[in-house]
Amino acid sequence: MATPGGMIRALHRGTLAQNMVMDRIFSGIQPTGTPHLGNYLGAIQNWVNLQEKYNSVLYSIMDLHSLTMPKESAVLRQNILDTTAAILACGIDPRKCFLFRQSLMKCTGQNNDGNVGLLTYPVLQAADILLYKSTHVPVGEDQVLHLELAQDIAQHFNKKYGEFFPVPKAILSTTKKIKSLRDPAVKMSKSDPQKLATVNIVDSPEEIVLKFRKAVTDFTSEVTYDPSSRPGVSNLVSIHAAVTGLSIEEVLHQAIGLDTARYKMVVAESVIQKFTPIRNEIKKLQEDKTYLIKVLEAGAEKAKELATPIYQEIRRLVGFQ
Ligand SMILES: Nc1ncnc2c1ncn2[C@@H]1O[C@H](COP(=O)(O)OC(=O)[C@@H](N)Cc2c[nH]c3ccccc23)[C@@H](O)[C@H]1O
Repeated sequence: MATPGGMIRALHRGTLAQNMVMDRIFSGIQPTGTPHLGNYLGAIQNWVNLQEKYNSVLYSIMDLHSLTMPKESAVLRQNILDTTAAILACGIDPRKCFLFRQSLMKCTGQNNDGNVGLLTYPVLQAADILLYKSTHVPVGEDQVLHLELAQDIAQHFNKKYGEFFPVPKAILSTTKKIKSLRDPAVKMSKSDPQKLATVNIVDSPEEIVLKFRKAVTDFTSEVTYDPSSRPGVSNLVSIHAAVTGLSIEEVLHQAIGLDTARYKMVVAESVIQKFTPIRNEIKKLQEDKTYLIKVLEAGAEKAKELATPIYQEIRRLVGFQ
């Protein structure tokens, strides 16, 4: 039975508090400038909803992960601030979640230098998730395999050292994979060399119209939803439903009588409506660098407070201390 002294010691070590599994949301985004429509619909829109529903929510700007596609340091620095401005503008509220840079949490007070092992992509991602004992990870479909590694590592650790990590579960949005507008067989991606394939949150209304006008569909002019046989037009229907908050049936109903060419303009308009206030807010936030840096620093402090006792307990369980 726990004695009061033992209890206090346990609390001090964090054991009791950490063994109680509480729901904790964790997710992250690489700072590749401002996010695109896929990031927004696959992840960020969900993040905004989840910060309202959960008490412990952490979102991280994954600057270490972004080193897999190296950039000049000045570009990286700017991208970090732009990504921060963008996700704040999308509705992420630093009073409801911890928003911080990944690199501010790593190698601090831990006496270990960064190395290739640390940067090995999916392992680093698993470490990010587990370091906070996260229970839920809102991501797009392309991250599910990475998350499975985190689940395996958690289970392996628990088997060896006793139940410690919750096994983190993915939270997928209904639009878990937004496709390229130029090739609906592949996902929309920041690194797509085809400029018209990816809609960025800060694109002007003219650019958005152009990208949707050129979106690859097929030779049937009617608007229907069948992702396997009509991936191009179905991608437009998914986007339309997700940005308006309507169901697939409702947007299909609205599209009755429209051919795909006209429907593309309806979808473009709905995306413009969604992104215009966000774009304006991003511009405002980008002008206040000091604020952005302050938000990230405050978030890092709070994330560190959360992670430190967990990290110490991991070290103790493993036998490092
Ligand atoms: N076309 C698309 N359709 C739907 N969703 C999409 C699309 N493109 C991107 N996403 C989602 O956007 C989020 C951020 O993408 P990143 O590539 O920066 O995301 C990445 O590169 C991660 N490895 C960052 C990361 C590092 N550590 C983590 C720990 C937990 C969660 C995430 C992370 C992701 O949720 C991604 O699934």
